[in-house]
Amino acid sequence: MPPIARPRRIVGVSLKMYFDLTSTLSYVRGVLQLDGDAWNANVDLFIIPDFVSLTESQRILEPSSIMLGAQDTHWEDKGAFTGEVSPAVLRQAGARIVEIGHAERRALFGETDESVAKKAAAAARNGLIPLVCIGERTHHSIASAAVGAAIQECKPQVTSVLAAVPDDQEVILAYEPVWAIGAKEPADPDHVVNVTKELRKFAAGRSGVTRIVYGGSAGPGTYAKIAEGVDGLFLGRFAHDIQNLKKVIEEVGGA
Ligand SMILES: O=C[C@H](O)COP(=O)(O)O
Repeated sequence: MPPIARPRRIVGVSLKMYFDLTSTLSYVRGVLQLDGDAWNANVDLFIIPDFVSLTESQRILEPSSIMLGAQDTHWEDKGAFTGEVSPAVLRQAGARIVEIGHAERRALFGETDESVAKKAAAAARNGLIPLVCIGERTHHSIASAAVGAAIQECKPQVTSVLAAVPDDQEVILAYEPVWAIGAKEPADPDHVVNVTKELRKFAAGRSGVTRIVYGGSAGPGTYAKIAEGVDGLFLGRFAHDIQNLKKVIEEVGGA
């Protein structure tokens, strides 16, 4: 049997709530300077600023192929949902991707597999690519047990989303072991490869592109160690230095 073709690689950054407005827009302008043919050929790139920065970021990124994302969405398109943001408005503001179910939202804001699935469906309905964050909460010290435990915890996170979106919907799954987020180093590469290889099986047979990226203290040097399992990286703090982001793009594009 011929090997299954892997999707195009992708690198993304979420700015979470780290920057103020001026720093965010200056970062977006800095990333725009990285846009170029050398890596465009192999890698998609996206940036996810806070909601308030979306429209101005879109204006900055318009001439480029860099995709804009939002950090969350509501599951309804409109209505009496004070404080929420509509997926339809996100699309109008220029977002192409919407991040859903990040570990911080699950832990601090009561996000559940059910709400994540509803949000993924809303994203799909509005022409947005759901970027769904999944990952186990506990770091098992025994490596052999850790993979099985991670799969067990991630399975409902993935299957509920895939059941909620059309089969041909493009989806990005961000495997982010919760214990590796905000840490000094990413998770053990063998663990990431073993878990992501299993996660890919849940999406086998879908007609829509399903990309799997790794997030959790990722930076320069991470991708080569886990390329066997993932299609790219989802970066946080270690992309705040734009030169680090450049290195990662080059690594992912060249691997
Ligand atoms: O959204 C990004 C991930 O949570 C990773 O963040 P981090 O690289 O700062 O740990």
